[in-house]
Amino acid sequence: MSKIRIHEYAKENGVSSKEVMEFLQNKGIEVNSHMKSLEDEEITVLNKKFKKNPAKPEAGKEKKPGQGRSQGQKSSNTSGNNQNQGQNKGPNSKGPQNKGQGQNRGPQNKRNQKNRRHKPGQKGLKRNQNQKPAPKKEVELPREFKYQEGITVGELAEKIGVDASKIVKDLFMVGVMTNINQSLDNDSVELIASDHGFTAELEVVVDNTDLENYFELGDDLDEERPSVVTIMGHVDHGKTTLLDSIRHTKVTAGEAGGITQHIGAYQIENKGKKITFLDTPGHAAFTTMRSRGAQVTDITILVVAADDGVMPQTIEAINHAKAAEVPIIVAVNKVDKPTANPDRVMTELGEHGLYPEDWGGDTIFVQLSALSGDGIENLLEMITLVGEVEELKTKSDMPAIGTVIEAELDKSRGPAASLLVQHGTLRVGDSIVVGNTFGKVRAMVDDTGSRIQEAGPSTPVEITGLNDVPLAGDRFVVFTDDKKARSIGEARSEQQVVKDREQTQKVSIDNLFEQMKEGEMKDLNLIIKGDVQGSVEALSASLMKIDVEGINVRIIHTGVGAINESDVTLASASSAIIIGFNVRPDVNAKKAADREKVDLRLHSIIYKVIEEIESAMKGMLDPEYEEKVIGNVEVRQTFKVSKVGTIAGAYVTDGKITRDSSVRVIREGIVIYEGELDTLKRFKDDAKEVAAGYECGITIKKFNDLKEGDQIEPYIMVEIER
Ligand SMILES: Nc1nc2c(ncn2[C@@H]2O[C@H](COP(=O)(O)OP(=O)(O)OP(=O)(O)O)[C@@H](O)[C@H]2O)c(=O)[nH]1
Repeated sequence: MSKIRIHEYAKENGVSSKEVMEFLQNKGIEVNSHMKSLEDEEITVLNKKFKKNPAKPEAGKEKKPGQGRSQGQKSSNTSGNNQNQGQNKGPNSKGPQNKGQGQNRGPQNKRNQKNRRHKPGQKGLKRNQNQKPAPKKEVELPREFKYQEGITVGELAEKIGVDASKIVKDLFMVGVMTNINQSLDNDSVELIASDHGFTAELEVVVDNTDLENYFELGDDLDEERPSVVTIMGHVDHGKTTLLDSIRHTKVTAGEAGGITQHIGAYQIENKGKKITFLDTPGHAAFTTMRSRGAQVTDITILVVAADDGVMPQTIEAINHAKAAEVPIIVAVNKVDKPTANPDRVMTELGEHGLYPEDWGGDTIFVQLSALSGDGIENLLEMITLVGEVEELKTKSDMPAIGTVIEAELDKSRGPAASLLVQHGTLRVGDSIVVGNTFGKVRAMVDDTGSRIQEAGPSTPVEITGLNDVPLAGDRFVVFTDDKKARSIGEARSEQQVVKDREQTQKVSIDNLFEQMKEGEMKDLNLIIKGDVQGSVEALSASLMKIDVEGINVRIIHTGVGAINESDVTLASASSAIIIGFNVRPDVNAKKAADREKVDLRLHSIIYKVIEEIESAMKGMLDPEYEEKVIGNVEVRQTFKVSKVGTIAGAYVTDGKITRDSSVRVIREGIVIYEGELDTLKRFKDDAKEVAAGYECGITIKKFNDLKEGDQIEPYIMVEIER
């Protein structure tokens, strides 16, 4: 314990922990975390590189802070150190430093997904033209053209000045049947074009009404930005106290006495570094945003009361953070209490894959008292550290983009939206599209209630000036052109109307196979709630064993107790199915599941669950039935018998009638009643079935109006093969 840790070393020597880690990794030293204690030899190695005022400066030069940085970064691209990091961890340990592999987060990851405009052949053709000018023609058509995905034969014909019927014929000759209105695949388009001496260039149309497109930023994010932090944990473990306490200890002198404004988030400054906290504690804010596709949280603080330990919502929070691949810092709270037992918290969290560094893991644990403030400094320092490792980058010199934290209709000011500016700078007067609303930023206040003119990356602000109230989790984008903002805003609100009409399709057992077939899913996400821990575990274990090729069962959350709203939000955000084992959803969960179209499956027998999931995965859904008429019966006489009702003396003219048939009563060609058979008799005895050519006595459940001449049509439901 007395040894120096990486982050301490880094701090002492004025470099970042990341640089130190990378340097060690390049030297072949395994490093899991910036919490790692350094061995003497490692310190010697490091000192050669980083020690302030070294005895023997490297390459005879005095080292400037900037030099270390650029070297460290350069090496990170070539050394493959990410692999090193990844190997040391299980899937549960989402420590900050094993990021960078496969995480779909932050604009940097999205680059390269689009922009595939370059087409081969384009240059070649130009060169040909230079070398050998095309022979003179009456009308010179451009030899290159652009087309959009889904171009039809007719449209292509027009572009290359050829008869559509010629293209249809040519395609027919190679065995492709088309007509003039048929869309062509890109290969065919390019082939036909080149046959006629053209080069076709696919034009990728970016939907400018899709705000997500504006979040695909290029490589030029080169400024650091503050971390955005969400605090989660079990009820009463101290989330609110911690948020208040951080806020109050860090109010800068200028703000002291100011009225703090609740705008859903606030920003503090700790040792020159800013940190933004989303101040709606719990997972509500976190998951509503995520279920709307927006992820704004960079770091999760998991608050666990040391006198209470890991509780159901603690586990929920862990699962929420893991599902979103957000690093967790554990705040072991209430250590001031005599009954506090921080070690127990650590042991319990270990069962959920969070181990402190001293125990071989990579999760940062900070012991604190939100009430007294002890340990909060340390927590803030850890946040800065993780933020540093996460390399949170931005660019302030661009029109702002970001996400709605919360929004409401204010009686006097109209729609008011709290926004988190994620990149760029938001200014009063900006034309903005927010979700399906739009407007001009009329007034802007920060979290201290002060009016401000502009706000940079990771800053929470509240704005007015929108035409309507957006939703939490909506994206916003500023446009330099007023008209564009308005037209995009209007288009989006129209699209929303259409979307509302269509049912959003979430995963349900019934469409599971279809979705899997279409390759939309590789993981089947499940949430399991049960009456006792034992059954939840047994069920999880059995479900994990289901082996269907190409599909992976992923249990993203389990818990004991009724299915609650938070389960449903998580399911919705992660396209998961919820399985309730001997438990039911509570009222809110039920409502939420209806609203979000989340599939809830309630069971009380384990093998039934397994069967259902397995057969759904294999596409063997519950059998479908179809009706089969099995005969025809004619009513020849009726008898009214008190207490029994109307008995029909009938004759089976065709097929048969069985005791378990359903029946339709048909009078003059019209179905007048549909129901169940009550009794079927041959003479005085109950009969199982009566065949054609025989007489029988019949009564029908809840129907006493049989008349002579009525036809009774017996039918059964039979399973149909898929
Ligand atoms: N002794 C002690 N009490 C604390 C500490 N932190 C919070 N508490 C107390 O624990 C209780 C619950 O704290 P909250 O901050 O309301 O807990 P929460 O997690 O926000 O609770 P919910 O909002 O209900 O989910 C309050 O009575 C706090 O005063 C602490 O560090 N030490």
